Amino acid sequence: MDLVLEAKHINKHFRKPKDFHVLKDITFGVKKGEFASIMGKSGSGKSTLLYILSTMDTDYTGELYLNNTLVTGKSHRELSRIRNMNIGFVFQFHYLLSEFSVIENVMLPAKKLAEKTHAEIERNAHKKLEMLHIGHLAHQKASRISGGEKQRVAIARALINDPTILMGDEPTGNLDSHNSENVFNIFKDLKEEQGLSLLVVTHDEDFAKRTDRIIEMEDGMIIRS
Ligand SMILES: Nc1ncnc2c1ncn2[C@@H]1O[C@H](COP(=O)(O)OP(=O)(O)OP(=O)(O)O)[C@@H](O)[C@H]1O
Repeated sequence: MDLVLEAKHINKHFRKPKDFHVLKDITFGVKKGEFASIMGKSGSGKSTLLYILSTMDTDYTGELYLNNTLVTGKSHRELSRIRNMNIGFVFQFHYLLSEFSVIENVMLPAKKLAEKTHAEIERNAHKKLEMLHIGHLAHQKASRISGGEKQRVAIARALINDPTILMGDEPTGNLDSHNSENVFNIFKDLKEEQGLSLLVVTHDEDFAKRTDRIIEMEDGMIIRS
């Protein structure tokens, strides 16, 4: 099976204020080209899990593989590079730099990776913006565009390094139904047209029902997948 992400027996404890076993033996994988969602009640551990899967949190036991490579135990520096090359991340809040233009925001993760020239990165950023139908906004200041447009810019930024998996933590949580539908359709197109894998935490049942698979969490465990 061609897995882009595989979690094996992930356990995590928060030690303060008292010991709390927040993730309990999480084992699952995401296949290439799969669009999966994670659902579960508030406090069930969804965001905590996503931060581990995206390599941002390293304080856990178990094993995490990205594209069949074990990433658990690697240094922060190595992880930063692996993350930048393989994972795109979209949050509930867009976290754009408001004083920068749209295209400058999209280019940032590629500048950080420093593998391509400025001109190549700029060309790629334009391509991503066109793909998301916001090419005309490239030179607008990020503070001057609508909420739905900001989230599309955040998606373009998440795609700039051509990741193998796109992760989202409530990416439609701040959007009205029209813009949520737009984001869902963008994700679906990315899966169908580019074979991208997606893993999205959501509280929106309508959104989740239309993904390939719902991974349901309860009390730190996967109870259905
Ligand atoms: N730094 C921390 N220290 C101690 N407990 C924490 C910490 N961060 C989160 N928790 C607890 O861990 C549990 C899981 O939190 P998490 O944010 O992963 O849940 P969630 O399913 O994403 O919730 P929501 O849907 O509300 O975002 C919650 O009970 C939360 O209070």
